[in-house]
Amino acid sequence: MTDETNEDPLAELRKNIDDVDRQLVDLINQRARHVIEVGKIKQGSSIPIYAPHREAAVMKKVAQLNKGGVFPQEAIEAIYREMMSGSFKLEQPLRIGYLGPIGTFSHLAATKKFGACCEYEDLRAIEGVFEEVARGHVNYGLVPIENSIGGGINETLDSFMTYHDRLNIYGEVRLGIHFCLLSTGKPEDVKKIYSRPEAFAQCRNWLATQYPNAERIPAESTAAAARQAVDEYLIDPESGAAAIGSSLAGEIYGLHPLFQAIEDRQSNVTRFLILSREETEISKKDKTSIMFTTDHHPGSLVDVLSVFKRNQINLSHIEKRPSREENWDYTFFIEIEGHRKDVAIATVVGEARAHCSNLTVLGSFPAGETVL
Ligand SMILES: C=C(O[C@@H]1C=C(C(=O)O)C=C[C@H]1O)C(=O)O
Repeated sequence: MTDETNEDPLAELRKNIDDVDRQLVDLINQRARHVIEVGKIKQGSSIPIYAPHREAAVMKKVAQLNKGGVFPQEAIEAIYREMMSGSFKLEQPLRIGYLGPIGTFSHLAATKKFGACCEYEDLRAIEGVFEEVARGHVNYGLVPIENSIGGGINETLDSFMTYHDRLNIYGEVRLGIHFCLLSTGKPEDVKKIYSRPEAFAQCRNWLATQYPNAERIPAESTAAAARQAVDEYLIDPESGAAAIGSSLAGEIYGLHPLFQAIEDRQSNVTRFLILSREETEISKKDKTSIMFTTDHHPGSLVDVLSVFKRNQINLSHIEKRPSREENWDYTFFIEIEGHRKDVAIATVVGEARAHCSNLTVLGSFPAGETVL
């Protein structure tokens, strides 16, 4: 064969792809050189390295540019998330704290959001994430705030009562919780399955039809379950041990996903908050999170909420927790649409404060609707 490309259409197409890749890498580096200059301006200033308002604008712009293109929108988003991760490394490497151990869904959310170029620190407990962000040992921290099936995460809400004056809510991410059956063996060899009780509950129908006789053994976390299954396999390859956990846990502990997305309800989503000592700038679509306790008189909660209603400010979320100061005294957590630096929002928050014994703005951040 003398001229391979003329006679082989596959080779011709691959040559075209190689040409485009050369240009793409060159363009990515052109972008990176601008990012380095941005980093120089930020050095020695108080401008944060991670700028959620700018990131939201970039993401929106590229999604718009890709409309009418053939490339999947979610793949463009994923590429740009990694692009941002590379930008952080060029400006200043970032440390991200999360609720471990490695391989949990919190770890997965952190790595999907902040990408391959950040350092990640397992802080073992939700309050540990708050503490290390407050001390400045990590740049940002990620904590779960609510699950679409299980509801609010009390430990996170309670931690705000302790840490509200030392940090801010800086962003939010949503992660689709998809369970895999992880093992080192074959599907027909599975005899026992390790996982969190919640994971067993959320995969009940699937397990009942696929593995009605497999023993179900509770573990501390889905990551611990994966580790246990591997340990047993190393001691006894015939043990038939498997685990239900994230695909990341499988990668980390060396198990392969025998089955993916085995949950009964596919729309299982956990929302995480990003914590920081910095404050965000206004973006096109923000949310503001507020914590308050009301005065002790009938209708006091309604008085606070009606301030937002009167001013036509949408309330997207409400939770309550015992105030920890007096029995039957509650602290409320709400999210409203808008940014605290917007004068109209600041005025309305001031009006609401007049009806409260205590009101703290926990932070404003771009509303993140994407499910990672
Ligand atoms: C380059 C910047 O820094 C970061 C990287 C961004 C990017 O790569 O586009 C966008 C926002 C920031 O999180 C910036 O602030 O503009």
